[in-house]
Amino acid sequence: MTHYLYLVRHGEHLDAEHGMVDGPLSPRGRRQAELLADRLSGVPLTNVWHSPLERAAETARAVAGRLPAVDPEPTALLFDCVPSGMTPDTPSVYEPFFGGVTEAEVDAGAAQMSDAVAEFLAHRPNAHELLITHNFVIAWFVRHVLDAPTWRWLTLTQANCGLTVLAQRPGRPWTLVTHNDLAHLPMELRTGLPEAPLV
Ligand SMILES: O=C(O)[C@@H](CO)OP(=O)(O)O
Repeated sequence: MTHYLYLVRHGEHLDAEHGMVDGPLSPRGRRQAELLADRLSGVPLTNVWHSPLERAAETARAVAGRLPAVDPEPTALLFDCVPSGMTPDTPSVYEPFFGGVTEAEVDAGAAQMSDAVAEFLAHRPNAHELLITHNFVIAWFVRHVLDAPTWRWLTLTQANCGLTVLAQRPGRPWTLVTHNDLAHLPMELRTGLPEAPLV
């Protein structure tokens, strides 16, 4: 009766280095998606949801190409967003980040994530849902299930095609099963983290 959510940041995309908004996957990004699909081959996925942005949609298609039983569906709930603004207890080291973010963007992100949490954390017995989305969205889900202070999403970073798993048994709180698991990715494919991982 357990409900599982498999949260994945899209594969590396071609314009990632240049700060572009979106773009097709790089060759590394496609390989990351293939290895993710192989990693998930034993999971009885019931749904694959993805952000409408191309880097997430292409990752979903690459995964589905190796797991033909799944049919990816886009949802705006998983769009890239800034889920919260500065709060009184946010460490001041994060102030520069918020300098480039408008109040309207924060309001829209907060509303989206409120809806996303309500939708995806509603208990669905025996569901195994793969969510292919963005770094900040996954950070927000993890912060939420841990009941961590709002600003903590800023301290959670996920690699491209890293695997984060949440689970809920009926009548119990959500649990964090694993965070940013990279076991399926060789070192040269572990991208998207602030520091290159050493293990
Ligand atoms: O720019 C980033 O760091 C994140 C924010 O969520 O986006 P993406 O996962 O799409 O790279």
